[in-house]
Amino acid sequence: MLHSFDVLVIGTGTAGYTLALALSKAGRQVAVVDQLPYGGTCAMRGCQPKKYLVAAAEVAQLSHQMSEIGIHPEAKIDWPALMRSKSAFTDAVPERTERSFEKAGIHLFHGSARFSSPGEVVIGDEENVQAEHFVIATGSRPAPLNFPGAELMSTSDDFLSLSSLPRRILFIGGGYISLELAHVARAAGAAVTILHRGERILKRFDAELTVRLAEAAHARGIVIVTGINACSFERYRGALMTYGAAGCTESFVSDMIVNGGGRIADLESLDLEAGGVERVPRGVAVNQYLQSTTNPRVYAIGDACDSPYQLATVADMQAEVAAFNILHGNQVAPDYAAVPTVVFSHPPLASVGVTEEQALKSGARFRVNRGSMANWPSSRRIGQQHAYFKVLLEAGTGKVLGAHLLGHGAEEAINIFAMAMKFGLTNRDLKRVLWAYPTHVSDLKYMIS
Ligand SMILES: Cc1cc2nc3c(=O)[nH]c(=O)nc-3n(C[C@H](O)[C@H](O)[C@H](O)COP(=O)(O)OP(=O)(O)OC[C@H]3O[C@@H](n4cnc5c(N)ncnc54)[C@H](O)[C@@H]3O)c2cc1C
Ligand SMILES: NC(=O)c1ccc[n+]([C@@H]2O[C@H](COP(=O)([O-])OP(=O)(O)OC[C@H]3O[C@@H](n4cnc5c(N)ncnc54)[C@H](O)[C@@H]3O)[C@@H](O)[C@H]2O)c1
Repeated sequence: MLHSFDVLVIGTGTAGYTLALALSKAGRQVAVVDQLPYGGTCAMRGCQPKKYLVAAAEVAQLSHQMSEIGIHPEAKIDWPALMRSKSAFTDAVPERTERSFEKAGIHLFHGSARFSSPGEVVIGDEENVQAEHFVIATGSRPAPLNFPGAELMSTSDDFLSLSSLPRRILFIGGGYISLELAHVARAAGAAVTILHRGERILKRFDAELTVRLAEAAHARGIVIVTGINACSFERYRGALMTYGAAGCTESFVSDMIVNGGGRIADLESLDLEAGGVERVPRGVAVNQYLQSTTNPRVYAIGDACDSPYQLATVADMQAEVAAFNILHGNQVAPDYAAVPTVVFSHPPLASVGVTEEQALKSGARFRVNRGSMANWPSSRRIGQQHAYFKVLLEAGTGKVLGAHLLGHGAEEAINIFAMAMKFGLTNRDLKRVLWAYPTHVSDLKYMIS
């Protein structure tokens, strides 16, 4: 059957959802399609379910670290009960998402979409959709690791739906996914190892703070092995064996191996060639307005496009930008200057703006305020031994160039620094605010003097 709309949005995750609703609100005839139950990664298999588990792990971790200051006994995670509670949330997402679309008058398709020509998309075998614009919002998937036994690996999706927790879990890659899920698994009682090929974990974050996070993880019993390039897997006497290091000689035994080695744009099923849509290694090639460089009818947003970040916040911003450009002609571009990001480990690591290394390379004139927060009341009252900050202030103006926080509350306090950067606030502006006291945010005034 042939359909015609103003816009067809492929993907109903953070990016597709925001864009479809914005266009429909502006009076456009919009259709959406997804090959999975509606809702996308963040709500169903990423940020939200992960944060459910992180919140529980945090309680277990806090009770452990506060055992010397009056908390007893140690809280334990009931994994099946926690997963039931998490699933009650995620299971409701598809229906809720569909209802929002229907209420907005958006047409719903289910199935896998692919281009049949630059102006037409086929859904499944029967639906042909023509539209003035197509928006690719198909997200990302784990980057496949191409070596023997790679099929034995699990993904973050598998971890987030485990009905029981394996005794030993090995994570490949020292990025966001491994660090976050490793802390959850450890708090729930698993023996956890992370194999990372680089010399230090979380390469986008401040080097000094990642070392301190690794120390905190080590103190929790998480083993992090760096300089190891995982290169093959096999089953051995009921366990999984991973080999790494030069010549693939060093072995690691586990019950589950999770691929935390990065994610790539999910574009394989789209037949981009038929659509005349160019792609580059990071995703759909787009101009500054998020429009395809080769097919002007097509925009790409979220993890599917050539974006410097794969974050829900950025997907959301790109959706707003692309919606505006579709409605009013190409005028606005995404602003990547102050993107806050958090690794939800214990303690969390949060960052916005440039690192010290990047600031030095750029030739910027700046000073660095840094120090341990382990002795500050906010850390002492919860037995937090690993807490550190680093704030980069522009010389002369006192504008925030970057902020890097490790410690309880860092995931909230970082937003204040993001706001300061976005609106060009100086350390003097921030000092003039009366922050409710004592809070993690009120600690900020000691970081910007
Ligand atoms: C474990 C995990 C934890 C994360 N935690 C955070 C976090 O705490 N904070 C944060 O900011 N970000 C986090 N992220 C990243 C965040 O989830 C993504 O950046 C965000 O979900 C991207 O949204 P999107 O709309 O681009 O893609 P998605 O949400 O992935 O949506 C894409 C949709 O397109 C559909 N699709 C794909 N191909 C087709 C096709 N051919 N036809 C029809 N439909 C198709 C898919 O089924 C999917 O539903 C996390 C990611 C993971 C994996
Ligand atoms: N809190 C959050 O915002 C959050 C949480 C989870 C995921 N995410 C998003 O999802 C993306 C993907 O997450 P991720 O953790 O999979 O990737 P990542 O890019 O954060 O880290 C992957 C790491 O694995 C290493 N690696 C790759 N292959 C390896 C191998 N064979 N052996 C050893 N190490 C190997 C890489 O060098 C890299 O440093 C992130 O970039 C992030 O944008 C965000």
